[in-house]
Amino acid sequence: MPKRDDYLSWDEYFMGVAFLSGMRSKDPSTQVGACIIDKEKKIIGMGYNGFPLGSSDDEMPWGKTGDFLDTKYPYVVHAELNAILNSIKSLKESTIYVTHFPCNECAKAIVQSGIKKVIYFSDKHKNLESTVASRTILKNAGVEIVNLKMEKKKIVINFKD
Ligand SMILES: O=c1[nH]c(=O)n([C@H]2C[C@H](O)[C@@H](COP(=O)(O)O)O2)cc1CO
Ligand SMILES: [Zn+2]
Repeated sequence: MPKRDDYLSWDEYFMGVAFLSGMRSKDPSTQVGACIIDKEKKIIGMGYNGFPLGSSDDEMPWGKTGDFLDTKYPYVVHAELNAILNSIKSLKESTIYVTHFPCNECAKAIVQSGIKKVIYFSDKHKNLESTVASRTILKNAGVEIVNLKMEKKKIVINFKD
């Protein structure tokens, strides 16, 4: 019998894991997920955007507008940073899969931690100055940037069968 041919490619698998991680996010507007792998294609870090330890998802604000201190922005930990902080070993020469192109703050952490490749899915904030700065930071450090085009339109997990 021949092998299955509809199995997940490595890219679909790791980007799928990044998306699944993003599904843990409580952010009502944007759910970001990240998955870091080493050179042997082992997952060594995962994260999603959420408030820091001790900050309650129910008590802290998830809003985007109004007084800065009443929005999520000063408090939320970005998915990429969480994945880096959650990592179980050195990130030297590793690859990060991210559902959204990383911001400049995450780019700094990516570079300093030794990650050498960023594979992203969505670039919805590509015109923001922070995204332009992020690209500069990654390019200056020689980090490879890849926009993953998914051939599959969806990956289904069926708990019924
Ligand atoms: O690099 C990033 N990583 C990351 O996890 N985020 C998170 C922070 C916020 O919870 C959300 C962005 O919110 P919004 O799209 O509503 O402005 O995504 C945002 C960025 C910046 O694009
Ligand atoms: Zn960020």
